[in-house]
Amino acid sequence: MAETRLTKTQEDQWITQSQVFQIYNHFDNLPPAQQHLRLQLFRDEHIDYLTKGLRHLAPSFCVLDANRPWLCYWILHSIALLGDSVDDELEDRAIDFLDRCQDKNGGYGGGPGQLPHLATTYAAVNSLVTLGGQKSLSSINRGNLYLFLLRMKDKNGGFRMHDGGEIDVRACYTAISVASILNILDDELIENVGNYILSCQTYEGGIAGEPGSEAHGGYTFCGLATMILIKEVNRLDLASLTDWLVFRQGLEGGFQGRTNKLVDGCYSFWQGGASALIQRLHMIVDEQAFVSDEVDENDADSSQTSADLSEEEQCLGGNSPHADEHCSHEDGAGQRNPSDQVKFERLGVGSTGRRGNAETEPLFHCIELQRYILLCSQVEGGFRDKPGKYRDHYHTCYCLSGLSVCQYSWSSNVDSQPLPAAVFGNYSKNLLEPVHPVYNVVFERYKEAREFFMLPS
Ligand SMILES: CC(C)=CCC/C(C)=C/CC/C(C)=C/COP(=O)(O)OP(=O)(O)O
Ligand SMILES: [Zn+2]
Repeated sequence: MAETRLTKTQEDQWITQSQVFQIYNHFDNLPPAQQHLRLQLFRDEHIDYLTKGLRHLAPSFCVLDANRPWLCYWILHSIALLGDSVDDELEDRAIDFLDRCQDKNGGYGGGPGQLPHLATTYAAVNSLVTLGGQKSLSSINRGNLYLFLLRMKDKNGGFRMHDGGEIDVRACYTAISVASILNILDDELIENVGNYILSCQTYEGGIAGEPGSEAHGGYTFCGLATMILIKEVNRLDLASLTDWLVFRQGLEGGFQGRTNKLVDGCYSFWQGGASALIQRLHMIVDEQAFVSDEVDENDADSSQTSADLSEEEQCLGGNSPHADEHCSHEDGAGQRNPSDQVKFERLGVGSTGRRGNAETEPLFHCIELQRYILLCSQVEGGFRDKPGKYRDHYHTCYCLSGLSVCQYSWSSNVDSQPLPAAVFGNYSKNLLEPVHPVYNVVFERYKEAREFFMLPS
């Protein structure tokens, strides 16, 4: 009889599941008092690990590494999620360092004098938004940044990561996200981005990094958030996207990034955050299903889809070119009017935090994910991908971001306190700050930036 051999991935999956279930069994057999302790967020230890990480970069941030703005973002955002902040001196150093990464022609490089890059530009802008305040926010040269974004724009609609660099969904997201949060997003930047993202949605339902590649959680978050920001989200096949997303949560409670791969703590945000966005778009998914049923029945052409959507829904999701007819508020000089923004309040992330009609029920098992994050990813100071791996700042940032998404997933207002049942473990010790799920910055810091850059409220 032929021998059945496991592939390397199947073998690794088996090992991971054994380790995870051993942790869960061990936990289940602990006395309640110890369970209680084990379920806590090791808040002080995390702050210590994060602050030491930033201090290690300071005073001169002079290590030779193209990742430094990312390290700043992962660390500062994690500290903000934990409801804390760095001292004035460290804050000043971080702002000065990021300023030195700013290119004279716009955008941020990985270090002073390095080539400006969209990923480090996103990391630098989100770091400065997270720090907040006059000095930090006004250090961003928005005029030059806009010119940098235009230079990165390709004629196919997508963006290049850097001069002569690769075009992918990450580049689209980082460009559109910074343009949006800095209030410099216009029609020229948006043109054809939606077509590019659409060409990356795969037969599985998720979104790939580029056309023809495999659907992946990181790119799915980037593609979905981009489509929301450019008001074209209802052009995606949201039903199959939802289907793909929810099946990425493993028996372990954590998410995998793609089909048949291993769970990993960082997907708590990439997949969990994308699910939170979809949850607030539920109304559009229903509308799409309704419209496509009708289209099937009537054998009508696809233009009926946008025509059938109510004006409000087109404003929410956008559906170019019709979105412009119904919802655009150009001032005649081609400038977008402040009221031409996505109606975030309908996504559950409005400036007031009101959710409008969005559904309240999360699409995935939020408690199971919190259990994975707290018991399998959390170490005493920092978070890791999975048991057996080392902690790092990237996983710390995205495990905490995912944890926050889970805790607020049942809340009817983004900035209202979650119900105790939504927070796994010790409520007062574990509760994090809420994030704006489109940009992944703490909601309060987003609101401050929005006011500072005079976005509509
Ligand atoms: C904002 C921004 C820059 C977002 C980046 C999004 C992101 C995390 C993309 C993931 C890239 C990718 C294909 C990882 C696969 O790694 P792997 O093969 O090691 O992991 P896997 O087995 O889990 O797929
Ligand atoms: Zn990871």
